[in-house]
Amino acid sequence: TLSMCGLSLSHKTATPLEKNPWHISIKVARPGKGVESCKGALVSPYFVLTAAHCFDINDQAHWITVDVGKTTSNKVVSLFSHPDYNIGKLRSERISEFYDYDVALVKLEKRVTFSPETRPICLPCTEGTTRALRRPHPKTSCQDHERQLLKVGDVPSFFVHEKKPALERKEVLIKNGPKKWACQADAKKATIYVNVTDVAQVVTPRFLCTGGIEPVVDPNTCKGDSGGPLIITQNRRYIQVGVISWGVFDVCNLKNKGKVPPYARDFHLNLFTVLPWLKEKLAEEQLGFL
Ligand SMILES: Cc1cc(Br)c(Nc2ncc[nH]2)c2c(Cl)c[nH]c12
Repeated sequence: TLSMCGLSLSHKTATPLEKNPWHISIKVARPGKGVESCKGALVSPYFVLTAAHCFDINDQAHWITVDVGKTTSNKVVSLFSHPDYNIGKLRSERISEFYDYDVALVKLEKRVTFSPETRPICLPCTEGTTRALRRPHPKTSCQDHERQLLKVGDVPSFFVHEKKPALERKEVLIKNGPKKWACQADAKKATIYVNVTDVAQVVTPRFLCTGGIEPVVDPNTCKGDSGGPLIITQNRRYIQVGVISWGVFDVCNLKNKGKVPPYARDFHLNLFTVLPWLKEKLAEEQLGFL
């Protein structure tokens, strides 16, 4: 039987990891170049879902450590970045960083044993999510998942910010209705995108957009949040719909010292746009892709 996904303990004395048991911390220690920190989500006993931009073409597997649950430095055996990810693709148009298809799967050397502080999150278009949504199987389709999870309008979601030893949930609204255009337009306020003429060049159909101050002030991401999951809660079950990819304003950069502008937006890779790749890479993980 497929183990249940997207479960967590929510009682007062539960630990941060028991509350967010899918939370993964990833470190890439490049000799002579320091350590890059990213986050990820456990999606099966062997795989962690994260952002492709956390890694570099020259990264060796043994430079990467993955903290799962209380055990640290799970060995990485392989790294699958999405084949269409190419950060330098728009170099010729003087756009130095391009985040389209910014998603990757990290395969662990040893399968992870689930426990109260180590559990997988639900992925769209899997049987686990059909169950979490309390919908009938096999009547429920992938399109039903998308219609129910990413409704047109402002969709409540959250990401998790690691502030050792705490894991803070940051509630944000996915602008998936009339506010979507204004959300995307603010991408041009990112320092590296100032000479972008058409925002569609960098905000491709792969992205969900959060942040800004309408209808409420959304918290924003830090660079270190890259790769973490954007999560929708349904019936106290947790379903990942996005991967934190890039943002306009790094709220953790001390140079910005806390004054967050209204145009601070964050962009997340929409998992519904990469399902064939997910299904192929996770084919042996018995997640029951629809
Ligand atoms: C999560 C995240 C990733 C990256 Br990469 C950032 N940097 C950036 N985005 C566009 C160009 N460079 C940011 C910022 Cl800024 C805030 N959150 C980020």
